[in-house]
Amino acid sequence: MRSFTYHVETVQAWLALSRLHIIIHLIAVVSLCYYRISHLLLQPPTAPWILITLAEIILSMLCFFNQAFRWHPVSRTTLTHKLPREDHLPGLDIFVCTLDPEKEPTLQVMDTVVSSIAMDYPSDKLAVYLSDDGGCPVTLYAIREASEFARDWVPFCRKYGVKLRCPKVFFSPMGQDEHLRDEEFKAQCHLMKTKYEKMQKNIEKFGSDPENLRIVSDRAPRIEIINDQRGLPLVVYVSRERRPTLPHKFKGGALNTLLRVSGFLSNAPYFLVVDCDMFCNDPTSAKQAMCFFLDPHTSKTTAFVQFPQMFHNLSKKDIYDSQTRTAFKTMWQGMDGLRGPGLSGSGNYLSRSALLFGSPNQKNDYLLDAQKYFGNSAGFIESLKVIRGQKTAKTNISREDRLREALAVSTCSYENNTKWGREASGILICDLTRE
Ligand SMILES: O=c1ccn([C@@H]2O[C@H](COP(=O)(O)OP(=O)(O)O[C@H]3O[C@H](CO)[C@@H](O)[C@H](O)[C@H]3O)[C@@H](O)[C@H]2O)c(=O)[nH]1
Ligand SMILES: [Mn+2]
Repeated sequence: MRSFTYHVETVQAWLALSRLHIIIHLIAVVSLCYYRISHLLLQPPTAPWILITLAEIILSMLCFFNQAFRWHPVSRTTLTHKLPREDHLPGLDIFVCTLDPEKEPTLQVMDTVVSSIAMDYPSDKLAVYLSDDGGCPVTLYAIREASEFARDWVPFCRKYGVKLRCPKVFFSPMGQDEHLRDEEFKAQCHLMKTKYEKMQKNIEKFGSDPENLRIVSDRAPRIEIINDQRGLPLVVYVSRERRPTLPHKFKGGALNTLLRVSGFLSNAPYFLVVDCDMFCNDPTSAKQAMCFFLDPHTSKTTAFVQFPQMFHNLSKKDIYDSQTRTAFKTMWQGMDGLRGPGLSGSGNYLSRSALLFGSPNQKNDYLLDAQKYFGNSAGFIESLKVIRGQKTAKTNISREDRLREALAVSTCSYENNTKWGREASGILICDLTRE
């Protein structure tokens, strides 16, 4: 067990047994190889023999590489109570991406948005951005409704320390345990449920007109600040420019736009990416992530913190491990003990600086020739300098000016002739599996 300032790293208890298991496997695989090679020298191989040998080589390689996941698995416990006071915590932006209200029901997307707004993190340090890649009227209408509902939901969650902050889950049988409290709480719950149902009804009514569900695939960018009142996080709606003839790079392109737009409005040093159907299941996850980013021992080497994805409502007879427990429980703990887990695309907290500039040992070259890497928006480059600690943020820019500049970096052509995606912000550029 290794103790850091804000987290503890525990190596799997059965490590010796696990390694013995690896060694026994290895001996079996090596013996098999020996048998095949020695047999090859004794008599000429037949076709079936060659096929079986090939199959064995492939399986042995798979087995060999899989052992790495069992070599040094670690699990981590965070000590959120040791973190600095709330007013000393860094800013956090949450990016939610959605595209098609027919495939990604708007009500479900709003549950994700509300669970993000209700994150257990200081409101003035938190901003939630919804990227509407479909440019659908219903999504804009719904986020206004969701933000209105959050005005009541967030104080309710804070007052009663609600753990399941996705309203749909809270009011479902999964949230039953949370309801076992006094009469006052039950009355408040009832009130919240009425407000939640009203929000749902309004959105459903608006979405019942097919015109409002239509994806607008040829459109100018649109950015709207949905909430900037104190006491609640900043909530922003972003629909980047999309033209049928120009490449949009799917989710990667949407995230790149959010990364730039948020540079003008909140410019938090850390951001969380969530797919629209993946609500924030644990409101303390933001503070838990900060335990790694702020820890003096790990802060310089931590680029991202990945939370496991969890799935519910699967078939009881699921024989294909659709919950992906193998990946998130076994393999990722194994990778964590070696060089760190992979990035799964959702539920990951990233350091803006690590993503845009690489490791802290990397030189600041990118900023010397900033336009070549990050495009020609002077305001965005200023925001990067703030992230690198070279400047302090300007506070005298009007909201209109910020929005105007944010619109300019949301166009299809902004990344043209820059190194976005090739050298700068590489991992967010392409999500080729999507359509
Ligand atoms: O042009 C696009 C296409 C997709 N999306 C959004 O991207 C997310 C992921 O797309 P989805 O079609 O739901 O992909 P999945 O296979 O469900 O997602 C998994 O696989 C993707 C990589 O292939 C990752 O990006 C995701 O994070 C991961 O959860 C969703 O929120 C979409 O709304 C956009 O914003 N714009
Ligand atoms: Mn999905």
